[in-house]
Amino acid sequence: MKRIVLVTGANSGIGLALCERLLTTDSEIHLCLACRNTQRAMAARSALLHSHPEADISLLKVDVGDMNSVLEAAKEIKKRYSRLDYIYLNAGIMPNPQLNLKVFVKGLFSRKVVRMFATGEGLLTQEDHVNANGLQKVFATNVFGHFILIKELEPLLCCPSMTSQLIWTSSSNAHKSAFSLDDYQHSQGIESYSSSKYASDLLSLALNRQFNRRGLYSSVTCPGLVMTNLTYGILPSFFWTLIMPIMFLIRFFTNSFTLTPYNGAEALVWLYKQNPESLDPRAKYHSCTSGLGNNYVNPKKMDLREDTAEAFYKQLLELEHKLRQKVGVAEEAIK
Ligand SMILES: NC(=O)C1=CN([C@@H]2O[C@H](COP(=O)(O)OP(=O)(O)OC[C@H]3O[C@@H](n4cnc5c(N)ncnc54)[C@H](OP(=O)(O)O)[C@@H]3O)[C@@H](O)[C@H]2O)C=CC1
Ligand SMILES: CC(C)CCC[C@@H](C)[C@H]1CC[C@H]2C3=C(CC[C@]12C)[C@@]1(C)CCC(=O)C[C@@H]1CC3
Repeated sequence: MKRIVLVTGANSGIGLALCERLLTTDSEIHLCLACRNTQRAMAARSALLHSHPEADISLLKVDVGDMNSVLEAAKEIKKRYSRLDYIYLNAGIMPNPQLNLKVFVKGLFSRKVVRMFATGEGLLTQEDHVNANGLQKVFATNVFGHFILIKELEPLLCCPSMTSQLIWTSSSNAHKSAFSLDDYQHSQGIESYSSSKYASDLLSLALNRQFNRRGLYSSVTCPGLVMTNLTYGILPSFFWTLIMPIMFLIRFFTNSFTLTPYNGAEALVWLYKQNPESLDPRAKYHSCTSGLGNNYVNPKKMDLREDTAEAFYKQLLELEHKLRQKVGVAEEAIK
């Protein structure tokens, strides 16, 4: 039986490299590219078919930052499939990133220099906005849209006598210090990206508690620092190209400079091949590249509290309930 794999944010960067690698790993899959832009999705499909002419690839239009779009997409998925084997929750944004040069220069001469390069802790701030649903955009895209998608697709993910996997593209930039249960959308702070990634780690832990007994497993990955549209938003691509020799050098001190989307997808592909029951729900699976360019996966324990994860999950359910009422009222008004 063909495995059905859905990837959000599949049209570029790590998502696209993941699709390419999954098709090489397993020729017997149906790949569904879940993207917000149809043209970019079609271009990605063409590129994948160019290298894998026999591949079975479909497209699904979804803006994970928009609740209505997620609900529509989930309806469409339920029409197309009776089960889902994998969902890669990969789509993500980091809007208007600003690099704090002062912190960077200070960090260069501190004992924490390797950690700074590996996690970007304290180096980046973002400017977030409120979206049409009244949610903070980064939270809505990186966390809540994916949460709603999972909730909607529960019957396809929790099927008797089979297991399904949720695989999140989190980050080493997920810091506990950026997240607060009192402001889980991070409307007050300037590290919405870091907060959203920590939130996805908490959510993954809570999902395992909720759904493992029904055969659904969730894992988080960190792709390392990868050159993609997201990082080109931090510094322009020509600058990254210019400093590439320095980055190859840094690779000898930290294995997190994976740099290419192919390398960054290592942990995501590795998880595809694992028995989900053997995985540690508290581990983050890091894609690593050694100084000599060898790829491997390194699981690291996450700094998460079970009670915080449960409290956050409860808050997400409450928000879901509130928004569903709003959407319902809007639909009634249109009728
Ligand atoms: N690059 C890096 O160093 C790291 C990246 N990550 C994470 O990896 C993931 C992939 O990012 P990366 O490949 O780097 O960057 P890209 O910008 O190349 O990829 C992001 C993907 O997400 C899609 N996307 C963004 N917003 C939405 C939305 N609202 N609805 C649907 N799709 C959306 C983008 O679509 P579109 O093309 O239409 O914008 C794109 O396909 C992200 O979650 C990111 O946080 C984590 C750690 C490090
Ligand atoms: C000489 C150069 C290597 C200087 C680059 C400095 C910074 C721009 C980068 C150092 C660590 C990087 C990093 C990220 C962005 C760019 C850096 C801050 C991420 C935050 C990008 C998105 C992620 O999810 C994690 C990355 C961690 C490391």
